[in-house]
Amino acid sequence: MTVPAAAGAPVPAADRSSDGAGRRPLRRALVSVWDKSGLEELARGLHEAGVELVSTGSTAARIAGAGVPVTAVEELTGFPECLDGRVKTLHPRVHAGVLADLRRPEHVAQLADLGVEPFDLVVVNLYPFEQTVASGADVDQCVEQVDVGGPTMVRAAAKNHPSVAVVTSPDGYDQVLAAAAGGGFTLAERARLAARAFAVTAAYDAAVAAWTRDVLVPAAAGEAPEVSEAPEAPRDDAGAGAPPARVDQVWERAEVLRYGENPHQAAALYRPAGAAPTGLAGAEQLHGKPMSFNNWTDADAAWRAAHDHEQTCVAVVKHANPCGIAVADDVAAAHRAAHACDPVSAFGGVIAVNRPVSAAMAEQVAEVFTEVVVAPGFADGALDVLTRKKNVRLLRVGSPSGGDRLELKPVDGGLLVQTADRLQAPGDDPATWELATGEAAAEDVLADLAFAWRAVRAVRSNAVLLARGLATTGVGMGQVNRVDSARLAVARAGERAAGSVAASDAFFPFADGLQVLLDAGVRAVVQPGGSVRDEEVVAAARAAGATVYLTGTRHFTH
Ligand SMILES: NC(=O)c1ncn([C@@H]2O[C@H](COP(=O)(O)O)[C@@H](O)[C@H]2O)c1NC=O
Repeated sequence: MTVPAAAGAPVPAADRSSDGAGRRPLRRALVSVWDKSGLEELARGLHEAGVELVSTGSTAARIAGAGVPVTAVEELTGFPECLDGRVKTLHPRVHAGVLADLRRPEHVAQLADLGVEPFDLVVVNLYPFEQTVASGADVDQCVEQVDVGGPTMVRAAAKNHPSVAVVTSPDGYDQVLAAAAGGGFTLAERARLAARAFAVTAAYDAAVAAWTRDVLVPAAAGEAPEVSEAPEAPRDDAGAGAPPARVDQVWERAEVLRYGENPHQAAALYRPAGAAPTGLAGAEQLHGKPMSFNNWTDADAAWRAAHDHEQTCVAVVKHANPCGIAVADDVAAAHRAAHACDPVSAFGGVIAVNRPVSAAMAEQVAEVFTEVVVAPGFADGALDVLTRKKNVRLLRVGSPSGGDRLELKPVDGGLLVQTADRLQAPGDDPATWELATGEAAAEDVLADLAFAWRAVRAVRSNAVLLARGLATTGVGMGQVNRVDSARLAVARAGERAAGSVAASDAFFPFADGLQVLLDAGVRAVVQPGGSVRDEEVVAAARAAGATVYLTGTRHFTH
């Protein structure tokens, strides 16, 4: 199918001299693209600039179809494309032409001996692996879309950027045509193209690696495929559960946000590359303005808080802290109780529910200015009510992403990685709690303590939370000492403190914090214990006739 190249006799490698900026004229290009957009214009422009074109299968056919002279790669290699396209360009005549460093006389001499012409430009874009995975294609189809020859050419050209320019997307074609007409790319431009090209192949391989780990390995072992999301907790390296030697998850920008935490900060939402959207980040927005950065952080805190409870639960969150959490028989009752905890703070809050929003709950929500409602679903009547509110954002989330997630936290010059905190420690089961003092709690009080223990995990440390009737009554968060958190919780609860139970996310280092709760009439407390002054702390409760349970487990959240 070759259309004879009309650019005249190939220019010997040694004549491809560069100017002071390292500019090298473009004389010969290797073009092999999956995405054919802009291809004909590119080929025509390169040909008009005197660039000889060598190309693969359907890329060459498209170029020839546009009436532009092109040499089929088989003619160059003397070897047919074979194995369903698995081998097209994987040949020394191609790769010697891409990898010869034309600054080195010995490379130039070797090419001449071998009768190989160098390439000055490589234009390649890769098989659509991630799109194929996202389409739900079966494993064999996905494997077939793992491009091998493409990344090999891209990496070779990027490595050899002193001699070769590499372009991996149709977005770069205008730049290529301008360079072809203007004497070629400078060395600095080729280096920038190389950096972009290596980033493309790195992201491509990371997506393939994540899919192989999450889908191919279980499928090969006869298990159901998992849905990939965040980097999975390691199972190898320095022992079971140890952090991985490398964190290789590639995150793909899903949505550019208006701004970050503050208006002068740029921000975007990312999802794991090569995986179907899942969890909160994969939510479907049914109504309202685009989500902001702070909406996402609050929605995440609220969604996690609501899912810490098996019963029907509503969490109202502001600035990543709960202003109220409650469980009840139905969502409307849970919302009423959660809202009642701190109606002042709930203004402009984010609400998460672990069950579908009912029309009755929607009527209540509509009465309060609310930024976001996150739920697994919305009853028709609920949507009718809430969509009348122009500004409220409604997010429907399939289910929490689950899995053994790793949590990543940047620090200056590095990254902290930890396994996610889950309510699965032995101390999270009230049956394992140690009664340190006081009477064993009656069933309803124990239920409140169990609720408070689950709820306090949602509060930023130091966290002290009061609860009664399976609803929070006062939340003290984010203080740099536990006594102030206790004061805050009691102040927020007001008269409701008397008769409430309390949970503390970590032990009381002194009796003073607990004393604040006891003085306010708190009758039972659950806390991890483990302070060197535990005896002193427990003695204060004993003196007040209160009950204290120790969990042996801590749930800091920062
Ligand atoms: N195996 C090879 O030798 C090979 N060489 C080029 N490719 C890919 O084949 C595609 C272009 O093929 P075609 O021109 O036939 O449409 C490009 O996406 C390129 O990345 C290859 N395919 C996959 O591995």
